[in-house]
Amino acid sequence: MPSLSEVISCLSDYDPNALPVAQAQRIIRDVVAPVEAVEKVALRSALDRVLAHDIISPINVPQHDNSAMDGYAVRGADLAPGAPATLQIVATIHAGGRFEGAVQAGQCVRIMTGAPMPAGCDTVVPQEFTQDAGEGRVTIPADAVKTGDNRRLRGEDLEAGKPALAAGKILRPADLGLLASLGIAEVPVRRRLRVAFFSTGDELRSIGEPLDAGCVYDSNRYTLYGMLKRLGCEIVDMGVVKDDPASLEQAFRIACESADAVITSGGVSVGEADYTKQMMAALGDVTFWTIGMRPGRPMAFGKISSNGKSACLFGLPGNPVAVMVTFYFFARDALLRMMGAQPSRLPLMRVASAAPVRKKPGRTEYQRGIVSTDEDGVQRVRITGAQGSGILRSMSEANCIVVLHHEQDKVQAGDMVDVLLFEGLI
Ligand SMILES: Nc1nc2c(c(=O)[nH]1)N[C@H]1C(S)=C(S)[C@@H](COP(=O)(O)OP(=O)(O)OC[C@H]3O[C@@H](n4cnc5c(N)ncnc54)[C@H](O)[C@@H]3O)O[C@H]1N2
Ligand code: MOO
Repeated sequence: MPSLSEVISCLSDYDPNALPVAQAQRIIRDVVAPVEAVEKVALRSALDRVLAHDIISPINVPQHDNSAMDGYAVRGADLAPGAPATLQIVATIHAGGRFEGAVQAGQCVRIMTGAPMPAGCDTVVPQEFTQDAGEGRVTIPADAVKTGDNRRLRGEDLEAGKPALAAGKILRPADLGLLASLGIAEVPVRRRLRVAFFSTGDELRSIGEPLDAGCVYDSNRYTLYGMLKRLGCEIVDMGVVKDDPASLEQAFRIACESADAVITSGGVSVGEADYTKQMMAALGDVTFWTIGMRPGRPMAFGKISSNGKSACLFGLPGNPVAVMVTFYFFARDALLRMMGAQPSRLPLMRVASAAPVRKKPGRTEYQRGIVSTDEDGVQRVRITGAQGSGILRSMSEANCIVVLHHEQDKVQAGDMVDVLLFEGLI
């Protein structure tokens, strides 16, 4: 992987003081690398983990052609177009059973859903289409089915020797079921990514401490905890670190030595008491950006090292909503890459805006919104009032973020906008 300075030196239009979101995302993407280590875990423990190797199907699923319906397995050739057919029932097969021998012309087999197709039959007639003809016979009305109907083919779900799941997939409930259908009990997954984080700022108090005048409780560590947990990271919560050089250096070193990535909040803007920036710069290849976005303008990104161990660093801005927005739009993708996950773009959906929204071209704006279905059945998004980057309440009320892109101008009522729905964001 190239160093940050190398990646940046290749860019002709790089300006750390007016960096477009897309350029910052690209730089980060080019610098991070996945953790190598792989471990085998029991199938249930693989939920939400990143698959380390391709899974090749060891068997066909289903193993045999089988019936998709309760009814009668027949020979399609016995059903003449436009005419009913009366067939002799020669056996009954349940799921898990089998029929020895082959079904002859004029014969059929009573069959249950999931039972293997008897040799000679290629079609299943659902029982509700049929009539009892007495003496062990059944009548199939004219044109009740077409040849091949209601039969599930061997290997139609998963074919032996073919890829079933690709490395890098984050395993979801359907994937656990799919692996179970292949009889796989242990799954190779990447080791969990370790992420250390701490908050900086002398005004911060931890829960349980008295809230002195002018102070605020540290909320960022809790939103970060939630976002990192949802991503499946192993977390190292290092608490609040005072804005003095010795405490910061010690915190950065411990974080770097114990984790793959370090996330801090606060101290990346231009304030006077900010030793955080100096310390980040002293420990590695770190760059400070003013990104063309709102909220989340100031941000630090790079790699720091301590005692021969290095870690990726995200210095997120202190404002509570800026922390969340920079996490979702920069750190999340990078952490997923480090976890070895297949790159996936955040799924943006187009929804009509219920009202006009002010927006200046030349920066990306992330506004908190609520998508709901109006009485006319149309889904619309409404901004959750004041959008100050310290107002966490409006983030809590929101069910989406409206993404107003770099070049986009103001929005009129009824215009379609991109939204990132929170539901399903891992
Ligand atoms: N002159 C300028 N001032 C500011 C600029 C600027 O460009 N020029 N940028 C503003 C923007 S945008 C942001 S965002 C903040 C980011 O500054 P810092 O990263 O240095 O953050 P702090 O100053 O430490 O804190 C900002 C704000 O957030 C509160 N905070 C910080 N950490 C926490 C926490 N863990 N839990 C709850 N609240 C936290 C802190 O008390 C401040 O109110 O700078 C602007 N200023
Ligand atoms: O990053 Mo600041 O929170 O844009 O306002």
